[in-house]
Amino acid sequence: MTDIRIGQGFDVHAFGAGDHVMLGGVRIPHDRGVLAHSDGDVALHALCDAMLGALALGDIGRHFPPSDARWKDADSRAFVRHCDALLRARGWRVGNCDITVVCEAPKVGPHAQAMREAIAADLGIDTDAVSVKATTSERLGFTGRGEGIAAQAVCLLVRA
Ligand SMILES: Nc1ccn([C@@H]2O[C@H](COP(=O)(O)O)[C@@H](O)[C@H]2O)c(=O)n1
Ligand SMILES: C[C@@]1(CO)OP(=O)(O)OP(=O)(O)OC[C@H]1O
Repeated sequence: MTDIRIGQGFDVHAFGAGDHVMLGGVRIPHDRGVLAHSDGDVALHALCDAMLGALALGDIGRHFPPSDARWKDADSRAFVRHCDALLRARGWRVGNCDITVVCEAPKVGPHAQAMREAIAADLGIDTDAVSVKATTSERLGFTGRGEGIAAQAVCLLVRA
């Protein structure tokens, strides 16, 4: 029997009008918001896709269609908890995960610990098993021009 599974996820949202961005379940004040159907939390969306991908359960848009009014302005932490429930119902849980946020601003570092704690709480795992990192793209590409935020995530599933 397989004892581990791996998944990866990636997400992008464009900046738009607003005064904050949601990242890893944390509200970060910023001079822009993001354009999205939900709260636009790229870090959590990438994590959800990694979790779903680990069990080949499709992607976030399949489980929470952008055409569904229920997900308008939704708190993406609910998506994480739902994905976690799907994994646990199949006998799995996240062993550890690692998320990288790519943007020139806002600075993620000061909020990384709060993000780790929120994600760990939603997954029911130790904070030590949740990594949140950030990088700029050295002013290159759409993130470098400040047009949007990207995030990628990997997770390892273990038997619950
Ligand atoms: N949005 C960001 C981007 C970067 N950081 C932190 O700065 C470090 C240096 O970034 P480089 O892109 O110049 O390598 C990076 O390692 C992060 O610690 C950040 O907090 N938020
Ligand atoms: C999260 C969902 C919810 O409808 O919409 P968005 O907030 O636009 O985010 P995206 O990363 O495009 O994922 C698709 C949807 O599942």
